[in-house]
Amino acid sequence: MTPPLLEVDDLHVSFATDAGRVQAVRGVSFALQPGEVLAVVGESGSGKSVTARAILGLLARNGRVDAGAVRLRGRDLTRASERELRRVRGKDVSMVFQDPMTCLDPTMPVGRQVMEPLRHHTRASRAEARAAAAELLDRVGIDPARMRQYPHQFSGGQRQRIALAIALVNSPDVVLADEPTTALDVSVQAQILDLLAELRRTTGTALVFVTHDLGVVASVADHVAVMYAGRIVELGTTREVFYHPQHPYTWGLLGSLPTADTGRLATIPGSPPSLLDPPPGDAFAARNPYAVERDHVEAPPFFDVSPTHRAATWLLAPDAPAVEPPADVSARWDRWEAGR
Ligand SMILES: Nc1ncnc2c1ncn2[C@@H]1O[C@H](COP(=O)(O)OP(=O)(O)OP(=O)(O)O)[C@@H](O)[C@H]1O
Repeated sequence: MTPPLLEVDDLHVSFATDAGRVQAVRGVSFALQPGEVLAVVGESGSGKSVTARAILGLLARNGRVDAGAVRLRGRDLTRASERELRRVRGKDVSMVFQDPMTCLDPTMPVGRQVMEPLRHHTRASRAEARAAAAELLDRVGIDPARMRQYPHQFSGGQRQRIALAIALVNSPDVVLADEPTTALDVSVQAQILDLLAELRRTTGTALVFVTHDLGVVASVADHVAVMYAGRIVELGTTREVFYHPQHPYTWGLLGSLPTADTGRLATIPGSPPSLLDPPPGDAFAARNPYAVERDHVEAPPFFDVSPTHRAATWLLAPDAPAVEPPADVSARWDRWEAGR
């Protein structure tokens, strides 16, 4: 069997702080095939960004990968030297951040910024790079006639498009997009999401899309990984996670989507545990009205719901008590059953 394009295998990441070691990512695993879009969702602090950054070796200085592997076509990037990683970044795997200014240089015309990674990673001549940059800018909806302008002359949405052009210029196999639409207003968000969907269709680039907003996921992702307190608690196709969710945390997240009829936004009461000393069981247990006793003491393994769907909750154990999920989740399950 050919290995997946990208495979994150039991990744553990921690940060040294004055208060102790923050265990930000605690055994995350997922795999990505060419052209696939995986959305990683979860509340603030659940470890989404750290997972994405760890893939490219972009952790803050106080962070380290404690265990696990990140394999790109079978090659472990956690063992790669900084020099090797620099070759991978922006070529095989590139990253787009919430704030496009993280990757834009305010003092350089945008056209040159799109040309630069091409010149750095390939033998393209100046003229070739300029032509490629113009074409790409055009594709992301930026008038190539504006190539000589500077980032401040563009709106936030336009800057994010330029950042995307930079990320895509070397036709990477994987783009890691960390909340790329969060800072944008809703209509611009929709445009960027459409653009990502189109680029994925036309280029076959795989995408890891990090977001705390489940609402934007359905339109872009094939698969969804739900993270809580440094772990994936549920992973499935987008349909499975939206219509047949199994982990009470996913139920809570779905419950916090504004519903079409009420527009009301529920939030999950309580707050996540400290990652300095994470609880021994399911980290969500303390906030989980459906928790069984075992959830408080022993970390649940993944239980398979289907070949593409798994969730880590003792509610799925063969001897678990039958639980009636909240009404909105039951309604989702009914739609799932009806659609099968
Ligand atoms: N440099 C650092 N030093 C110490 N702790 C850190 C550092 N970077 C991240 N963390 C911690 O790691 C945990 C995971 O953070 P991460 O940024 O991945 O969360 P997130 O799910 O992406 O949240 P958000 O949606 O707010 O970006 C958090 O508890 C965070 O405080």
